[in-house]
Amino acid sequence: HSNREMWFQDLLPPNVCPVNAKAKTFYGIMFDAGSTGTRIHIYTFVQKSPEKLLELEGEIFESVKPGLSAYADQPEKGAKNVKRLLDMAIDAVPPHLWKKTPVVLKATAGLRLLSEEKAQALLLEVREVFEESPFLVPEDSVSILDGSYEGVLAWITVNFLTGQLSGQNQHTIGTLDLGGASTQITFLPRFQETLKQTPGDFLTSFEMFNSTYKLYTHSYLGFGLKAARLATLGALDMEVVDGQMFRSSCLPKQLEAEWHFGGVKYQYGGNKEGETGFKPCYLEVLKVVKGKLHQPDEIRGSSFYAFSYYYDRAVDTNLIDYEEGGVLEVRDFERKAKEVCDNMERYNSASPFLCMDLAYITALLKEGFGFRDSTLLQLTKKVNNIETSWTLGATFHLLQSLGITY
Ligand SMILES: O=c1[nH]cnc2c1ncn2[C@@H]1O[C@H](COP(=O)(O)OP(=O)(O)O)[C@@H](O)[C@H]1O
Ligand SMILES: [Ca+2]
Repeated sequence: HSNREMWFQDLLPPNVCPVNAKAKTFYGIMFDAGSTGTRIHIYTFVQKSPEKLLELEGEIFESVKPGLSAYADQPEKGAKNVKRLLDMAIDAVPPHLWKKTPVVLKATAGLRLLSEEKAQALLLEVREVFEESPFLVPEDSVSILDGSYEGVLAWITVNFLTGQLSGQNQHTIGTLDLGGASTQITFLPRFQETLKQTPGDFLTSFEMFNSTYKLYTHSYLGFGLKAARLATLGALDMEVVDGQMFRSSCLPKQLEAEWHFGGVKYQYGGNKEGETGFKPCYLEVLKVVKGKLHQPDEIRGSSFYAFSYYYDRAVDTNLIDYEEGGVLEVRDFERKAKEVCDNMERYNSASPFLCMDLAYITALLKEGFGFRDSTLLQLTKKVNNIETSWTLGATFHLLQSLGITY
């Protein structure tokens, strides 16, 4: 019987084929304008029959560096990068669906840190690129994503991909996103006590797939990995004078180099004469996080999904495999930080910031959020071959608001 169906499928064009008679394909294009890069996610959805929910079929993903915010003074050049990525969608989406395929760009912390004027100039140029494309450009299609939605949408992505948002027994899991300029923590509180302890602006209600979720979520601007480097060096929010040198015990002693971030040039180096290594370095990064973050009691014992720079640094130091990801305890980051910081010469070839990054991640998890040494972190880059990013949650929300799904 199944052979006969196959035989039919081969003979008939898909839309007349009896097996797929009612199946419809949809596309959604979501850009993530992050602080360190711009990425396009082209999602394909299939609706098997009118009464069924959309199913996610696949994703095409591409990225460029640096991020849009690096073009603060050349908005047209920044928008050209977006256009280059959008050209991929022209090839990926069949022409007869272009007009029905929405395209949206949401910018995160990089643009949040720019002046209103520079950010708006960039967004305007991108909007023009979209208007010139054959795709559906919804109202408000180019904007800065609100920090609290960034966490919520990533939480939706991960819990959707792991099957926790459908059916009865929902065991949702919290998410930790460490970007270049900001970091997010999001989870569904299980205890009334947590709701009582939590400041109101850390709670966001959200409706998706016919359920309402009241989530704990917060985005800490300036606490992303790269912003934290500047904070550790004492260079964040500084009017940098040319030739000014920022030094840290988290860097190799003899190092002197320069670094561009958010359109500003910084010169940095090691403590030539003074101390280096884990102990002094940890004290430096501790100053950046200590007492600055809200610590919900409930999370101490629960496990979390962690991605972005948590993932990248765990890969860089062989804590996990690049393809597979893996499960770590918070103490694994601390162990690695000690190993790298106390042997900086040996790790010099990787990145001069490896010690600082690992020390910061350790301090953020332990002293910032208040996790235990034994707290489990599930490190993932992809679930079922789909990137773990807030963009999928944002695309569901978009399709819902356009009435394409509910
Ligand atoms: O689609 C994705 N899948 C997985 N990781 C991603 C994706 N997009 C960005 N990242 C990760 O996010 C981190 C960079 O953060 P980003 O540039 O988004 O800064 P921001 O979130 O502070 O604006 C890197 O670790 C990068 O690998
Ligand atoms: Ca991000």
